[in-house]
Amino acid sequence: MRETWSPCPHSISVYLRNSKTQHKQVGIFLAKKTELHLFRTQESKTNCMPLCLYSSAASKKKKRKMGLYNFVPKKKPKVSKKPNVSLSSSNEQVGYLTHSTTSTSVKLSHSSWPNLEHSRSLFPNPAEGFTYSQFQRWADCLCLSGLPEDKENMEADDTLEPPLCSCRMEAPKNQDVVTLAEGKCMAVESVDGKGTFMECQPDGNISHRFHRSCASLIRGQVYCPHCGEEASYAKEVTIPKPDCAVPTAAVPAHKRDTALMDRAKLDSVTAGGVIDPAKESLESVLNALEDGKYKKFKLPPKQLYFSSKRGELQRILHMLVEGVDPNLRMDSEKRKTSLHCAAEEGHKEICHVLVQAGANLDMCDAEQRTPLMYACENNHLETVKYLLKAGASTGHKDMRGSTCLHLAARGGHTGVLQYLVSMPSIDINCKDDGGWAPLTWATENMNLEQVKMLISAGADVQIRDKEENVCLHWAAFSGCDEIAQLLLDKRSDLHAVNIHGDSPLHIAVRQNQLDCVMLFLSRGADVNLKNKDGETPLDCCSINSKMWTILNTNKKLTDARREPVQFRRAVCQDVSRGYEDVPVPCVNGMDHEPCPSNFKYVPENCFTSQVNIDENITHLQHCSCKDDCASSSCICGQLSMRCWYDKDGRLLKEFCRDDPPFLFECNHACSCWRTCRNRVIQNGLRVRLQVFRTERMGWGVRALQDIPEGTFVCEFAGEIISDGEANVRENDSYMFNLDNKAGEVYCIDGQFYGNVSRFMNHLCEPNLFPVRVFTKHQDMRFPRIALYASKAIQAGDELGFDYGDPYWQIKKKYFRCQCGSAKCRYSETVPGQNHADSSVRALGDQTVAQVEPIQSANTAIAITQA
Ligand SMILES: C[S@@+](CC[C@H](N)C(=O)[O-])C[C@H]1O[C@@H](n2cnc3c(N)ncnc32)[C@H](O)[C@@H]1O
Repeated sequence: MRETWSPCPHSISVYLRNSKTQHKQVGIFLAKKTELHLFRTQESKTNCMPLCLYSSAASKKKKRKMGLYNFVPKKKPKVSKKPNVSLSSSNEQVGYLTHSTTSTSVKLSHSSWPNLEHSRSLFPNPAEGFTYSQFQRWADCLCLSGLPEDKENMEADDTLEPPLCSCRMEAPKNQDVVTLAEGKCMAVESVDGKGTFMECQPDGNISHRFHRSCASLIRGQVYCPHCGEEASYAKEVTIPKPDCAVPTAAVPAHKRDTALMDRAKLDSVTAGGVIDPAKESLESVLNALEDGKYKKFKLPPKQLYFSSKRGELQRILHMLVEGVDPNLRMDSEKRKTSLHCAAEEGHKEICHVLVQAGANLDMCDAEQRTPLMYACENNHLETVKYLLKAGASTGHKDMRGSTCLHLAARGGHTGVLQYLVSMPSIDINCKDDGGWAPLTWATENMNLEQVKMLISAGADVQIRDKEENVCLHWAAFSGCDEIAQLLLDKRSDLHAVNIHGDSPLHIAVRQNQLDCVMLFLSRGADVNLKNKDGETPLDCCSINSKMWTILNTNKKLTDARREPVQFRRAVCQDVSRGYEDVPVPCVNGMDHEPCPSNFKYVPENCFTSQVNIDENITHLQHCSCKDDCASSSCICGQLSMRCWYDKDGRLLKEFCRDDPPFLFECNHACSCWRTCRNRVIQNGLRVRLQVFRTERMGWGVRALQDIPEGTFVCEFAGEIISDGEANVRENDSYMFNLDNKAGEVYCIDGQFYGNVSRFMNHLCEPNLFPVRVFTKHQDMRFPRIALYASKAIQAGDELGFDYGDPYWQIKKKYFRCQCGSAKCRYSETVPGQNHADSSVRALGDQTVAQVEPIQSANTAIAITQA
């Protein structure tokens, strides 16, 4: 079979071996071919390129990886005679290399074989019509990816091999370069490498040059570091020494103009503090470029990737100047680009050069990872800083749903994590596909420092994974009582249960984490809590074990103390039945009342009768922001739909809370993106809330996390009904008036259809205030009612708003306010009415309804007017 090959840009040794082992070694290109044609296709009419060929027993000792600079342990060389190879050439321009034992023949075209002894001919000459892809094939097959190592046979061979270096295309500039190359000789056959070299001649036609000091020395014998041949008789050759860094060709004007190495750009970036690259090496190349000259290297485009891996800045610069695409993907490397690779290795300067050359900062590889993610995962803080300053996005998720933050937390890279959390755009509570937030990873990894940092940056301690575990479950699992203590101090729910009904105590007991168990018990963990299999924590350990004794003693003590109903019981995992992005659990530590089930949870307003809403898109006020409403080109402010949100989605301080204006969020008629800043309530519930049994007001809602002032907490959603319908409904306890100055009046009733807000009580010192907001339509009859934090709220605080004076003017005849505030305005009952027992029973809305059904609509809650 005839194959087309293009030459290797490096000095390539093709080893023909006479053992099974050695066959494998060259298997990459010999296995499938009985003949290896080392010439170009006839059709292309181009010349074949010469190779330096070795075969024979001498080669069989060369067991090495072929990757550049990749050495294998040295083995004793079996210094051989000349290869048992016959090279025949004829006028038909075909040569055969035949190995006597293997019968492997290599057919060589040599129409342009003329100068094997001269190493220049080993380099492709673009003038002869080589293309990069041809070039690249050799590089891929032989030089870059390397031949597989035959370990088994290596071990069988007890001979010593001289260390072999992998040749570089360019000759070294000076001794420094040799030193830099970790002692490996970089002198090769190329005549580009001038200076004083030793020259071995393993074959009459071939010579390798190497520095005298780089020769391999084994048991007093000198070997060529390139081919491993004995080199006692190597000749010294001296070739006039050029300055390799001095360019030899003029940079074409178009390349100079567009090249990344724009001096001014580099200087400005450096001066701007974005990066402090290895300026000297950059500048030497830049100077050369500015002088209008540069040295032409013809390297396969994929070399950009490998050079990025090895940090070969100069080579990269040259390649980019040559026009190599900085966004070239490596199919064999998970479709990574050079920028991925440089970021993974932490080569900040190379990242910079690639970015300047147009590398896409947010390009995703086959695993959907960006370069920034690799830098984070590999703990390259400086590279992370650079990429972020250069504009890399932090929001990407990989195939497992992990963000940069997850990767940093997962890897335990505290410095990177700290830097990331300081970024304003970071979503600290973002979950991966397992529902794990960065805090979950840090907890499971028992990284106290990271946990502290994440919590102080606003991480939600109550965040749940896919199995509904909170971080406390993971602290219990890993047995880190310090983290568990911290989480509890931050009001993590000790009785949170996962989908199996397991509390953190169940987990700690099962994992035999004694310290955590003691901590949980000291904080009042319920030893009687049963999971879905009916197991209490006591059932999760072996009877009479130390753990069992501790739990059993605790059980006896608490059982003796406890009032029958004085425990907090998780009565529902999520009252929203998954309709909200975050679950809304329901607990009852007061009585035996089960989770309310007399209503249907709806995350948004709904209708139960025909209502025509004006949803005409052409009637919508909209913005024409070119970019994002957070950008400087935002013109929302010029319209009545001015954006009132800050960059964190919180209401601006100047937003009037006493008499709030209508709020218009961006909509589908706007020109901005769906992700723009002026969209908050349309994104739904984001804050962790819990429905709980209050002491005196029936059910209530509390925050499970700290909530900063101005944060959107939740919408008052329910069934939109007309004023007429409201008047005939018996129970008015869940009604919110949508008073409308012009036209029909409607109200939202949460009694039959409602969301979490239907459980929110009146507080005389409210921490929420309602605002009328328009999103999808702007029909003034149907604003959405959004509840925002009127002050900073702490995790555990009950949430409530002011039902308004009109409400209490009516209701105070029937029950008094139980908000418990020192500033309560409605705690006085009307004389003559007996409401001593109003505490719990009065919350039964039937009571109110039975007393005064007709007045119900009048008492609907409304937005308090100033
Ligand atoms: C919107 S619901 C709130 C949820 C209600 N607590 C429940 O158990 O379903 C309004 C009702 O809660 C009770 N309520 C709310 N705030 C109250 C307060 N400050 N004092 C007494 N009762 C209150 C009243 O019965 C009122 O009609």
